[in-house]
Amino acid sequence: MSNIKSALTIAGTDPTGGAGIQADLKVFQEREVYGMSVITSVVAQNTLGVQEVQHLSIDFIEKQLDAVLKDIPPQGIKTGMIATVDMMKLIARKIANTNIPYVIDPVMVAKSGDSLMEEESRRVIRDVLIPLATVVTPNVPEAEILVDFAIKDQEDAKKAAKVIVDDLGAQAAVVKGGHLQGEAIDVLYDGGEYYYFKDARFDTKHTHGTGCTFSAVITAELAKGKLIKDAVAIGKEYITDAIQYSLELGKGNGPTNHWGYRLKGVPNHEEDME
Ligand SMILES: Nc1ncnc2c1ncn2[C@@H]1O[C@H](COP(=O)(O)OP(=O)(O)OP(=O)(O)O)[C@@H](O)[C@H]1O
Ligand SMILES: Cc1ncc(CO)c(N)n1
Repeated sequence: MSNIKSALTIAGTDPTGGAGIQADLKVFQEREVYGMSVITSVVAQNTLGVQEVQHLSIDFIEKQLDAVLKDIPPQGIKTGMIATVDMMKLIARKIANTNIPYVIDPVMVAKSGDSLMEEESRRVIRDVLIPLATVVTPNVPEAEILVDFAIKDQEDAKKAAKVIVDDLGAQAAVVKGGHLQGEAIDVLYDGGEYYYFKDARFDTKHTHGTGCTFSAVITAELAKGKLIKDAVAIGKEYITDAIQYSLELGKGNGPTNHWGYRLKGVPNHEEDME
C-alpha cells in the first residue's frame, strides 16, 4: 500500500460537521486519500453562526504539525481558518521548505458574517503565506481584501486572480463566483491561462461549508498528482453535486452532502433559473 496518498488540513473546527476540519476530512475520505488534520482554533459554531472561538497555543499547533510531518508526510496540504499572525508565521515556516502542493482557502468571514481572522492577519496571509501557495481559493469578499479593489463581475474576478498570481506570488488562484449574480462561475488563472468553471446555481440557503469542501477536493486531487486545472475542475463538479443534495439539517444554513449525489436520490434543490 505504499502508493497511498495522504492529505493534511490545517484549520479550525465545526462541531456540527459542515465546515472546517470536519468537512475537509469527509472530503478526503470521499476522494479516497488518507485524511489528517491539525487544529488551529476550536470553534463553537453551528448552522446558525459562530458562538465562540478558542485559539490553541502556537507551541501546541507546532507540536501537532511536527507529529504529522515527521511521521506521515502528506502529498497535499490545505489551510483554512488561521486566525492570528503568529499561527500564519509558524505555518509558513513549516511549509516553506517542503515541496508539497499547498492550497490556501483564505477563510476570513464565515457565511453567517462572523469574523474568523484577526484584521492584522489579512496583510500577513497576503505577504507570507500566499507566495507559498500552489492554489489560492478566495471567494469574492476575500479576493477583494487580498487585491484591494472591488469585484463586481467576472472581468474583475479575472483581474483579481491575475494579481494574486503575478503580484502576490501564488502559483495559481481561483476566484469563486458563489457571491456574484447568475450562474456560479469560478475563474482560475495559473500564470499562463485563464480557465472558467461554469455550472448551475442552486436556489438554496444550505451552503454551509461550500468553500471548505471545494478547496479540500482540490487538495485531495493535487495529492493524487492531478494538474491544477484538472483538480479545480473536479472540485467544481463535486461542489455543484454536493450543493444540489445539501441537507436541510439544523436551524440555519445546512451543510453540503456529496453522498446524496453518489447514491442518486432525488435532488434536494432546484436549479435557479432566473
Ligand atoms: N448556490 C450555489 N449553487 C451552485 N454552486 C454554488 C452556489 N454557491 C456557491 N457555489 C459554488 O461553490 C463553491 C464555493 O463558493 P463560495 O463562493 O460559496 O465559497 P465560500 O463563500 O468560501 O464558502 P464558505 O465560506 O461557506 O465556506 C464555488 O465553486 C461556487 O461557484
Ligand atoms: C472553522 C471554519 N472554517 C471555515 C469556515 C467557513 O465557512 C467556517 N465556518 N468554520
